[in-house]
Amino acid sequence: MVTTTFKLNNGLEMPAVGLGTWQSKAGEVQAAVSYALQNGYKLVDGAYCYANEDEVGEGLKEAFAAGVKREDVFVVTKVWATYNTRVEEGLDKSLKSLGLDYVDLLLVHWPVLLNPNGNHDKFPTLPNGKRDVIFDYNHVDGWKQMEAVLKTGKTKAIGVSNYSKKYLEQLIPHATVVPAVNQIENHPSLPQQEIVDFCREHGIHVMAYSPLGSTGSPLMSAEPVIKIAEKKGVSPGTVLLSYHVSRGSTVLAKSVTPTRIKTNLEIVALDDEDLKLLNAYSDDLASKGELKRYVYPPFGIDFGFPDKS
Ligand SMILES: NC(=O)C1=CN([C@@H]2O[C@H](COP(=O)(O)OP(=O)(O)OC[C@H]3O[C@@H](n4cnc5c(N)ncnc54)[C@H](OP(=O)(O)O)[C@@H]3O)[C@@H](O)[C@H]2O)C=CC1
Ligand SMILES: O=C[C@H](O)[C@@H](O)[C@@H](O)[C@H](O)C(=O)O
Repeated sequence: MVTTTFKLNNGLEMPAVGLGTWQSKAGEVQAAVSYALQNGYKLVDGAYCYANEDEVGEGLKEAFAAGVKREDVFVVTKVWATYNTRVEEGLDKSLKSLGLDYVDLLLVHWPVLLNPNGNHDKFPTLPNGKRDVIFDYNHVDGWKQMEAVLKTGKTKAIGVSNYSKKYLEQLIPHATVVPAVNQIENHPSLPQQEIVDFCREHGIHVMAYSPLGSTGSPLMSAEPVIKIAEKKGVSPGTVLLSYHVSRGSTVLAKSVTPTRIKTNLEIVALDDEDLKLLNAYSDDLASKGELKRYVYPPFGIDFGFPDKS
């Protein structure tokens, strides 16, 4: 049987598959969240920065009204980079939008500080148009705020996102609470094995984002993915999502299309031969220097990812 939940380092159970909401438009995301939760999803991934949490909250409300129980849904949100020195304030804004009094997991969205007093709430810029980054910010200070917020009960767990091995190595010696999760871009074109292994060794659960290759799902047409899909009689998307569950990670897929939302919940067991094929594909891209990172916002900071240093 395919795993449906994973245990986090604080004992919480996290579902193996979740609905992503990045770039899900107002006018679409309420229905997507409500439909997903009424059709078997147990995890919704959002963020303050996505600027759609009011609607995600409406979707949650609709699902609860239809009989879905709050305690059966794992809600994730993230502190945006302008709030890394004001973590509780950032979380309070998300909770208000979501219509909740707690989330299940709060993540540091990116280990960077954007000017909290800049010219925009989310994306402050300098006169030259570049992001208004506070370069002398130490991300360990942000983590101390996360640890403080955990004590308020407004989140059941805390974790990070977009942390390289280097950043985790900087964080862990100073952490009283080891992050429960590291949410990273992950797929056969960017396996990030070094981070996945490091997280496993330290009891940090990996959540894989952009598993289909993000906007337009370009990885659906990757050759080994199609080959495995044909062999198993499943869709290429099922192969891409099952890859993570086989690796012991939770996977997030974004869709606002009901038929896709439903299909994306189908996870199959990949055997050694399937995984070998996908790993060989990753190794081949790595050897040619062709690993593909779809999400790398222009912060102008080296986050320590080997493919971007
Ligand atoms: N922590 C972070 O910094 C980040 C976190 N994330 C999280 O991970 C989630 C998933 O990643 P995301 O980048 O959105 O990309 P995904 O890899 O989930 O791909 C989403 C795209 O694939 C399409 N799609 C979804 N399912 C199918 C299907 N079965 N067949 C064909 N096309 C499909 C969607 O279209 P449509 O919606 O039109 O159906 C959309 O265009 C995000 O939504 C977010 O919650 C993502 C990026 C960064
Ligand atoms: O979660 C998704 C991504 O990280 C997204 O939040 C960022 O890419 C953001 O749009 C940015 O431009 O910095």
